[in-house]
Amino acid sequence: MRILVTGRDGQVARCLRDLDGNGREIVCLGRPDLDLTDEASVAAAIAKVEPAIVVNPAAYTAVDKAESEAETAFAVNAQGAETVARAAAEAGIPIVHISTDYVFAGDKDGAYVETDETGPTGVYGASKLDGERRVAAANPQAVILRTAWVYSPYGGNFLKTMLRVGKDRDVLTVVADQHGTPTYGPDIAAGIIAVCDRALEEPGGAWPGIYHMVAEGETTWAGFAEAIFAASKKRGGPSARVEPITTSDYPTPARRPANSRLDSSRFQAVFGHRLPDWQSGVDRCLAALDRA
Ligand SMILES: NC(=O)C1=CN([C@@H]2O[C@H](COP(=O)(O)OP(=O)(O)OC[C@H]3O[C@@H](n4cnc5c(N)ncnc54)[C@H](OP(=O)(O)O)[C@@H]3O)[C@@H](O)[C@H]2O)C=CC1
Ligand SMILES: Cc1cn([C@H]2C[C@H](O)[C@@H](COP(=O)(O)OP(=O)(O)O[C@H]3O[C@@H](C)C(=O)[C@@H](O)[C@H]3O)O2)c(=O)[nH]c1=O
Repeated sequence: MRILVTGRDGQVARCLRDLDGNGREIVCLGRPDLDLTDEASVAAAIAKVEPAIVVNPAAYTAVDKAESEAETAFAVNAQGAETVARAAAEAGIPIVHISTDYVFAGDKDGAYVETDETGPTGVYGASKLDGERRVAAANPQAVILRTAWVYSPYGGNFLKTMLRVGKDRDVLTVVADQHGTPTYGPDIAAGIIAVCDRALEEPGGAWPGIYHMVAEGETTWAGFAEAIFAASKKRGGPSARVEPITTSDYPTPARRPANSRLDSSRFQAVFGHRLPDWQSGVDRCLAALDRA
């Protein structure tokens, strides 16, 4: 099974690349070989690699910067995602597209299910929502996986920011009124592979659609930070005290949803796969960083 992955050096792409082998060939391409904003490069990449399926984690992910760079965010996350989905459709192959909890407004009481109304609070979320719609319209064999709060040993993410800042400071202020689920990159990669396996085993099956796919459990950014420092302290790494604050104490250009908890039941039922709890990911990520 050959899988073409976009955005070669992104967190999720790198976690997928780690799963290359065992009868599975994972080809990750980034710019300039595959640029979402360049239709010809997308078509050429698919023609050259001849994949059985395409995974599209490439995206414009700078949440705050997107507020002042809406055109670029939409060019990549909306039009670019559509370009990949259409090129896959023209090659007769499925696409697994990665989306986000930030498509929701965050005013629901419980965890969001796939049929809940969307309502992004910022440009990034709006561009990803537009991308979801375009991908579904362009390719009848599309799976859209909404995940959240991604961290991994790779690239930039909240866990790595906490460890970096925690080296120099005894106390860190972190928002405690935004709720969600930190999800470890390698667990996302394993979930994506479960979807690829199913899509290729059962062409024409009832698997296309939107799914929520996050780790088990939930917390806040402050809770996530506390868990990071507790686990880091045990390993002799940086540790800071986390002082919980409110969103209004931490002004940012983009407004984030207060509740972006996602219910993964549908994903679990259809694909027979469940992601581990978010705390176990923190330990595994720190262990991986220690090994690096
Ligand atoms: N990070 C998170 O917390 C979350 C992410 N998601 C979604 O998951 C997916 C993966 O996220 P993550 O791995 O963290 O993302 P990263 O930001 O780590 O990686 C995104 C990659 O996309 C590439 N890219 C950007 N523009 C283009 C383009 N025009 N053509 C080709 N590649 C491009 C970037 O390349 P370059 O470095 O050159 O710009 C980068 O390598 C994304 O779709 C994101 O929206 C969902 C929920 C949470
Ligand atoms: C660094 C830092 C952040 N924060 C707050 C700001 C914000 O409300 C929250 C998260 O901050 P970040 O900017 O690191 O995370 P953010 O970029 O909002 O993360 C999002 O990225 C995109 C790509 C997604 O799709 C989302 O699922 C989500 O993971 O924590 C603090 O309170 N204290 C701090 O020291």
